[in-house]
Amino acid sequence: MMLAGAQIEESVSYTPEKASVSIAAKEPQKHVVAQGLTRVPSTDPVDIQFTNITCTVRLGFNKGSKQILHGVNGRLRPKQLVAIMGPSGAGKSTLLDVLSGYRVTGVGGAVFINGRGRIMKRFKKMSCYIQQDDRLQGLLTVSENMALAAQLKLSTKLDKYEKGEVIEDILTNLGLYEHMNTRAGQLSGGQRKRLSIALELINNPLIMFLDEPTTGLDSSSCSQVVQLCQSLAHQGRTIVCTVHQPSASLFALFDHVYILAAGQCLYQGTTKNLVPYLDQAGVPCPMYHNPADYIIELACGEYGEDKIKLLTTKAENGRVLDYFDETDIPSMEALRKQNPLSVLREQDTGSGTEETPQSNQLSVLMKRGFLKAKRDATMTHLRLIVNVVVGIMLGSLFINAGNDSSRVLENYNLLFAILMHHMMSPMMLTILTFPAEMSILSKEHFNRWYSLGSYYISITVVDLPISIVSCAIFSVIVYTMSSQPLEVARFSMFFAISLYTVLVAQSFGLMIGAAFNVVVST
Ligand SMILES: Nc1ncnc2c1ncn2[C@@H]1O[C@H](COP(=O)(O)OP(=O)(O)OP(=O)(O)O)[C@@H](O)[C@H]1O
Repeated sequence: MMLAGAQIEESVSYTPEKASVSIAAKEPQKHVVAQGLTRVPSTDPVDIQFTNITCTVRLGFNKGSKQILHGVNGRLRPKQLVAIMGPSGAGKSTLLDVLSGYRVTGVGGAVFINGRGRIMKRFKKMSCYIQQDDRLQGLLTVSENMALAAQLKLSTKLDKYEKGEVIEDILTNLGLYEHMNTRAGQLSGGQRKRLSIALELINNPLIMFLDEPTTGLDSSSCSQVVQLCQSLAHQGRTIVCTVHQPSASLFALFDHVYILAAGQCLYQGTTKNLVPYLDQAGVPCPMYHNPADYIIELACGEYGEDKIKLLTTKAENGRVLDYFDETDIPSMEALRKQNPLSVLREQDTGSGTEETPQSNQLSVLMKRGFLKAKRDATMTHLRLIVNVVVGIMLGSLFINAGNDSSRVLENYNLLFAILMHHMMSPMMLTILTFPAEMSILSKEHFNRWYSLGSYYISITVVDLPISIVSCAIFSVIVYTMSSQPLEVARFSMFFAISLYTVLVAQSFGLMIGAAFNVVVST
């Protein structure tokens, strides 16, 4: 099998004009370059407006519900890096989930894209969501991750050189070029975050949502990531991220801030206008105090709950746009005129939600599955060992039972034990391993990399050879040790039923693993 990473390497070093990039990459990298990708967004920037957003979650059977967002409003202007800030539990991630379309149940209110009501299929084509935890394929190198993502996210009409150029451009700009051959699981926190962004940049989204991109990073990595987001935003993208409590220097890198407290908006506007806003509201920021710290203290209620009420009323829960830099913010009508429906018709072309056809998704996912299985053979070895050991145990317990007519009941017991083994061992392994994959699956599927059908078929196919081999070994051991009649037809039937049982058990395992997020401690 041709490795995806090898393809990239080949394409990266192919044309002579790439030499300059390779030289630059060999120089020691001080900080993320992020001067701007060569590929700027091809369509006009996007304006997002949201009105009266509510979000209610059910707390469980007979426990009622809880409202997280209380009718918040806001405007996210294009070419801006917007930070959603607020104390822990204020509803930042929930608001981001709602705006990105990740959360739809229990959500009220409306989201408008360029003055028109959001149509989810169209919106998902222009946006991406990068969750707080970096959901990466740790066993694959940076270039393999990028190559596989490019094969899934870029049109199949592009050849490997064109895809390689896209990847090279992104990796160079994000300061990951020299780590191309490092496995994602071995990257530092900042590099992993940049790789998460790099993967989503492949199809050049106009809108990017990032949940806490700075959490867990040191101050230098934090500013690298935020500077990167800033330069991407200034190229014509709308970038929204949640942040906890940025330092004064980090805070200054954001163009706009949206402050939340207990699901309500305290302020939205430019970072520079925050201090004048607080002055006007009668809660001036003390001298030499980081305004970001001060507003979070206010939002936490450290200066009294009345201050939260005061600021929410002054910001009209996000309706006030007076603290934006632009004097002339276009109305919804003006935005609709700027973006006529005829332009949207062009954007809407393309049938499926995913970028590439199902056959391509399937082949790329299978390639990835086999590569992962080859890199980490623990599960494969474990399954083989379990089948050999249990086979010998059952064979010894029921030795020669097939030959002796007085031991008919024992044969029933043996069959029952075999069925239990074929049900329980693959099911338990799947239940324990699938939840770790599930988070990656939900991210990639949400960001339109592939359909759930392609994913399911690919994992079943990747798993099939090992299921067949382990089932065959087990069947041979048990069948011969228990002295069952040595007839091809009988053995084939026994083996086929065993294999079907294993496949059904695996499907049950996937279902249970997806429904109950079983966490395995390491
Ligand atoms: N599915 C849910 N069921 C019950 N409560 C929930 C659910 N989702 C969120 N919440 C609650 O809603 C509130 C807001 O959660 P959210 O994750 O949006 O906060 P946050 O501002 O992002 O916090 P943090 O900065 O700590 O991540 C929290 O009190 C949280 O416990």
